[in-house]
Parts: sequence; C-alpha cells; structure tokens
Amino acid sequence: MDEQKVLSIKGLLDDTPEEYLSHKEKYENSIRKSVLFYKTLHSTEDENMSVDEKTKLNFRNIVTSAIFKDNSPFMLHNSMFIPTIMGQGTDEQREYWMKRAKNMEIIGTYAQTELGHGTFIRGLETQATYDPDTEEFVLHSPVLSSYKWWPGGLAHTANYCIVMARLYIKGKSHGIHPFMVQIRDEETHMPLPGIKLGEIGAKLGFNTVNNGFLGFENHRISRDRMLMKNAQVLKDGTFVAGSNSKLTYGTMVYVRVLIVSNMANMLAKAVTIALRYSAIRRQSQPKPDEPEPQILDYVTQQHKLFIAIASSHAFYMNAMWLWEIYYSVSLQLASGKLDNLPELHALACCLKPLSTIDATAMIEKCRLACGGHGYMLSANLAQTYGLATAAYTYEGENTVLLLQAARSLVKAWVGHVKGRPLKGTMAYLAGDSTVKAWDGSIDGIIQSFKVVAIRKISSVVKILQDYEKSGLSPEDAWNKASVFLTAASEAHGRAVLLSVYKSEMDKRAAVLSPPLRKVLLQLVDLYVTYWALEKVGDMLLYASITDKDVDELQRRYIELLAAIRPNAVGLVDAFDFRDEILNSTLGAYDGRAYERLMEEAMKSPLNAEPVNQTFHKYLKPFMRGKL
Ligand SMILES: CCCCCCCCCC/C=C\CCC/C=C/C(=O)SCCNC(=O)CCNC(=O)[C@H](O)C(C)(C)COP(=O)(O)OP(=O)(O)OC[C@H]1O[C@@H](n2cnc3c(N)ncnc32)[C@H](O)[C@@H]1OP(=O)(O)O
Ligand SMILES: Cc1cc2nc3c(=O)[nH]c(=O)nc-3n(C[C@H](O)[C@H](O)[C@H](O)COP(=O)(O)OP(=O)(O)OC[C@H]3O[C@@H](n4cnc5c(N)ncnc54)[C@H](O)[C@@H]3O)c2cc1C
Repeated sequence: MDEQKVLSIKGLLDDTPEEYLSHKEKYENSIRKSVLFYKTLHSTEDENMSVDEKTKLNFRNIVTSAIFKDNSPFMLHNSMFIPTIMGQGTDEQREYWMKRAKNMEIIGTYAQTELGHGTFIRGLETQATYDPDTEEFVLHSPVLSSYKWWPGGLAHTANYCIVMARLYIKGKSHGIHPFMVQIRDEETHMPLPGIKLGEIGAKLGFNTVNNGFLGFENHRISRDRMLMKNAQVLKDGTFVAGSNSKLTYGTMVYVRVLIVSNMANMLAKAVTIALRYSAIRRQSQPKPDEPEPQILDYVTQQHKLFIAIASSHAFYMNAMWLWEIYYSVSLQLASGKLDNLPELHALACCLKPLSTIDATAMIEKCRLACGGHGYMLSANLAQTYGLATAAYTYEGENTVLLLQAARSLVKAWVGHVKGRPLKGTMAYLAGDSTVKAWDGSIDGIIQSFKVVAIRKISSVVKILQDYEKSGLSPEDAWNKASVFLTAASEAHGRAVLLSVYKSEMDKRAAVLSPPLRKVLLQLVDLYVTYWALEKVGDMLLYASITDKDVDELQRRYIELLAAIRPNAVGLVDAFDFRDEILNSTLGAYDGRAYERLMEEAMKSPLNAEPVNQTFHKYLKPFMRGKL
C-alpha cells in the first residue's frame, strides 16, 4: 500500500486528538483504530504480487503494527493469548485455537493477576474444580480478592481468555494451570452465565487497553478447555503432572524477553522527539554577540540525551541476543530438555528490570530536557513514559524479578565455592575478582563491572550465611539481606548488558562502513564510560580506580559527547520513525514544532468559542458580587 493510503487510514483514524475524548470515547476510538489497523496489517501477501508490492505490504504492516500495538485493546491477544496457546496447548488444541485466534474470529486475553495477588502466583485463588461425572471444570471466584483484575482487553473486548486457576481434583490442589475460557457470547458479546465482567477504571497510562475484572460463579467448562501440553487431567480425574511445574509460567518469560526489545523501541521514540526538538529549539545567549544557540549545543543537554540513544542500541542488541537464547531453550523444552530454563529465567529476571528501570528514567529525562513544551501531551513524551513505566510492574514487578535472579546467582556462587562448575552467562563468576590496577579500556571497564558483580554476590552470600549462623531461618535471612540481593542482581545485569552490547556490536562492526562503525562504536564507548561514572563508587570499592582515573574518564566522556554531537540528529533519524508513529508536535521530521504546537492547541474544544459559558454563569456574577 502506498504512503498516501497509510496516511489516509491514519488521517481517518485520528480526526480528534485523544486528549479531548472521554474515557469511553478513547476506548471506542481505539477499537475503531485497532480494527482498521488489523484489517490493514493482516491483508495477506498474494503469490503473484511483485517484489515491490510485497515490500510495500511489509512496510505497511510494520507501520500499522507499530502504531497500534502499544495501546490497543488487542494487545494481549497478540502478546500473551496467542503465545500461551502456542506454548501451553496440545497439538490438537493449538490446531483448533490458533486458527481461530490468528484469523481474529475470536479475541483473547491472559487472565492471571487477581485483585488480591499478582506477584505470588502460587497464592492465586480462582478455583478450577474437576467434576469427573460431567468431565467438566467448575470455575469459581470464592472471594472478592480472587477476581481476576488487570488483564488487558478483558473488560469489553475479549470474548475468550486464558484463565490461570488453581486446579482441584477430589479436594486436592494441583497448583496453577491454564484454562481456555469463553467469557462472552460470540453473537451478542454478552457475558456468559456465571461470569461477571467490567473495566477497572482510569489509569496513569494504557487507557485504551481496556484492562478489566472477571469473576466466576460456578461456571462450567469442558475438560478439553484445560491447556494440557505440560500437565493433564484424564477423564476419570487422574492428574498427570508435567516435567516441571514452572513450564506453565512460560508465557511470562516470553513477554519479559519481548519487553527488553519494547524498551529499546520506546526509548528510541522518546529520544528522537527530544533530540529533534533540541536541534530546532534555540534559547539563551551565552555569547553576547552571537545568536541564541540550539539547546542541543549545551553539553548538559547532550549528557541527558546521548545516553538514551546508546541505551536503545544496548537494549536492542541484548534483546536480540536474549531472543536467540529464548528460542533455543524453547526448542530444548519441546524435546523435554529443561536444564537451561533456570538460566533463561534468571536472565529475563535481570534484563527486563534493568531495561525498564533505565528506559523509564531516560524517557522522563527526555521529557524534562524539552522544557515546558515537553510537558504538553501533544509532545507524546508523557504518554511514552506512561507506557514504559507500566513495564516496571507488569510481567513481574522489578524488585521481585531481581530477587528471582538473586536466587539463581546465590545458588551458582554457593555451588562454585563447593567446586561445582559455573556455565553460560554466570561462568565469569569463577573469574579472578582481584583487580591489580584500573584498566580504562572498554573491555577493561566491562571486566571491572564483572568484578563488581562477583564481589557483590560473594559478599551478600556471606551476609546470608552469617545471618543463618546467628540462628535466623533461611527465609528471614533472605529477607534481611534482600536490599543487597537486588543490588547483586543489578550488578550482574549491568555486566551482562555491557558485555553483550559490546560483543554484539563487535560482531556487526566488521560489515559496517568505516564512518558508520566509528559512530556506533563511539556510542558503545559512551555507554560504558557513562555507567563507569554512574557506578564510580563500586569502581572505587572493587575495581581499584583512582581519582586520576576518574578524572581521565570524565574528560573522555566529555570528548565523546562532542564527537557524537555532529551525528546526533542522524542517529535518531536512523531509528526511522514516521511522524504518525512519533505522534509528536516536537518530534516531527520537518521540525515545525511551533506551528504544530499551535495547530494542536487550536484543536482544544475550549478554543471553539472566545467566551466560555462559565463567564456569564459564574464569573460575571462573582466579580459583580452577585454570587
Ligand atoms: C504485533 C504486536 C505485538 C507486540 C508486543 C510488543 C509489546 C510487548 C510488551 C508488552 C506485552 C504485554 C503487555 C503487558 C501485559 C501484562 C501481563 C501481565 O502482567 S501477566 C501477569 C504477570 N505476572 C507475573 O509475572 C508474576 C510474577 N511472579 C512470578 O513470576 C513468580 O510468582 C515468582 C517467580 C516471583 C515467585 O514465584 P514462586 O514463589 O512460586 O517461586 P519461587 O520463588 O518459590 O521459585 C520457585 C522456583 O521456580 C523457578 N521459577 C519461577 N518462575 C519461573 C519461570 N517463569 N520460569 C522458570 N522458572 C521459574 C524459580 O527460579 C525457582 O526455582 P528454584 O530452582 O527453586 O530456585
Ligand atoms: C499496565 C498493566 C497491565 C497489566 N496487564 C496484565 C494482564 O494483561 N494480565 C495479568 O494477568 N496481569 C496484568 N497486570 C498485572 C501485573 O502483572 C501485576 O500488577 C504485577 O504482577 C504485580 O502484582 P501486584 O500488582 O499484585 O503487586 P504485588 O504483587 O502486590 O506487589 C506490590 C509490591 O509489593 C512488593 N513485593 C511484592 N512481592 C514481593 C516480594 N516477594 N519481595 C519483595 N517485595 C515484594 C513490591 O514492591 C511490589 O511492587 C498488569 C499490570 C499493569 C500495571
């Protein structure tokens, strides 16, 4: 489809800025957009299309999915409902449900979190009780806290959902399992009998994702609605356990991997907006006889923004690397080989938190770098922040995931001390953790981050062991040490982020043109130097850095900012976001920020009339002392 058609779809869709719609209108507008985009996105390739037509089709698919994916009521359908069917369904269940889901004959979501429990999955209260007489499961929400609460699209959009419920057979609990549940009539869309549905209300962001609640009153589903790839219930009620109970958690690992790449994308959008605006905005007069400079020429502005470019690259490289690991572990799981699952879980529990923590902070920094206009909703920085900050919480709250990673790190370290070999991304923990002298090269700094991680892990293990020797239970010792357990996980995550970014760039450098290689490696250098300065305390404590070395690092950092400055706009243009996707008065490619700000302002309903009705109703009598 040519550019005009994409634009016309976009134009048709965005006749009213969302800021001025009601909560209900925002949702209805989002459904309209999603349906249109989905239609566009899923017009299939036809075999006698020319290469050029196929390219245009793929281009349009990228454009439309990038526009609709972040805030659409269909989001969970794509990102969790379908992956759960794929990962948790038997072959025949996949065969049946994937066809209906891919063709959008049904719209689904993933209902795990409850009003009373999100993190503690083993505490979920929704019941699925097997009735061998009718070969059915009875779904029931025994108390208010057991209502499903949060799932995207659940309120008014989805007619099916994956329900994560506690399985009971003959009064015995068999843990949490996935169930395919129809929640609305496919013709009338009315909630089915025994099912209560609704929306959870306005949120900081994601206000068109249609997050909802779901309660069951003894609602019956047939036995074949339990997704039985990893565990089965036979007709007579015999429970057949899976090889690993955590395999039912597979969708969460998948989404955590997706989130790392999504953070790269979110951060790239925000820094494109802020950096382009910084190139057109002129302010102040440091030199009396010269015109106001671009704010991008203030080194403090470069310090705020250039790390965001480098971080987006770092997250993208790590996401692609992690995706390869996820994919190979998934193939191993399919053949019953489970031994690499813990490492994948630990990696996802490090990289999802660190990418969301950094992206959220840097997106906010991009907004703050744009002064008052950054505070406008039409700049689309606040909304981008709202989307990114949600990822701190969803798919596993960051603290909880860092503690999960700490579990793996502590086990690895204790095993190492007992002589058990370390493997994969934790192998470096066996390395020499004494640093004789500071090595300020990129590889030297990355090695220092590994030493910091080793030293933090070993010292928190010592704290745990001392607490347990003092008589504390392992659980109480763990809780007491938990602040430094998360710090140890963060240190491990930093070491992974840095070393993977460097090694992945090194792999690609060979095929880059020399000028491009130079610029991209400058970003790697900036990223490593930035974090060495951010973590200078750790470097002083564990990596023998001296004040002279710090001075050198600071000077190198300043020189890197200056070196990157000439290519800064080119680097964000290279993210290649269309204006429709940036959806920002400040970030448009043509740089006409002031005209766009005014155009958007005039769309405010308040500007439809010069005098608002409240003048005559309230203000005038008030000012005349007659109210
Ligand atoms: C085209 C359009 C598509 C574009 C999409 C792009 C956007 C993508 C991003 C957005 C996607 C979706 C939008 C957001 C929607 C959000 C959905 C949700 O939030 S769903 C709900 C998510 N909830 C959670 O993640 C809950 C977090 N809690 C847990 O994971 C667990 O409860 C845990 C691990 C915190 C603790 O559980 P528990 O106490 O039972 O475990 P233990 O601590 O005792 O550990 C037991 C043992 O199990 C291992 N373990 C735990 N979890 C896993 C796992 N997931 N995989 C593998 N192994 C696991 C753990 O390591 C322990 O092992 P051990 O050997 O005993 O140490
Ligand atoms: C925008 C958004 C979309 C979502 N979409 C979905 C969805 O589609 N489907 C779905 O099922 N869920 C969804 N969720 C729910 C999400 O998965 C949960 O909010 C998340 O798992 C956290 O659980 P909780 O909110 O119950 O917080 P809790 O688990 O109650 O945690 C609250 C706080 O307590 C602390 N805490 C909790 N446990 C521990 C611990 N073990 N150690 C230390 N501190 C701890 C942490 O500070 C945590 O922030 C969504 C959430 C958001 C914000």
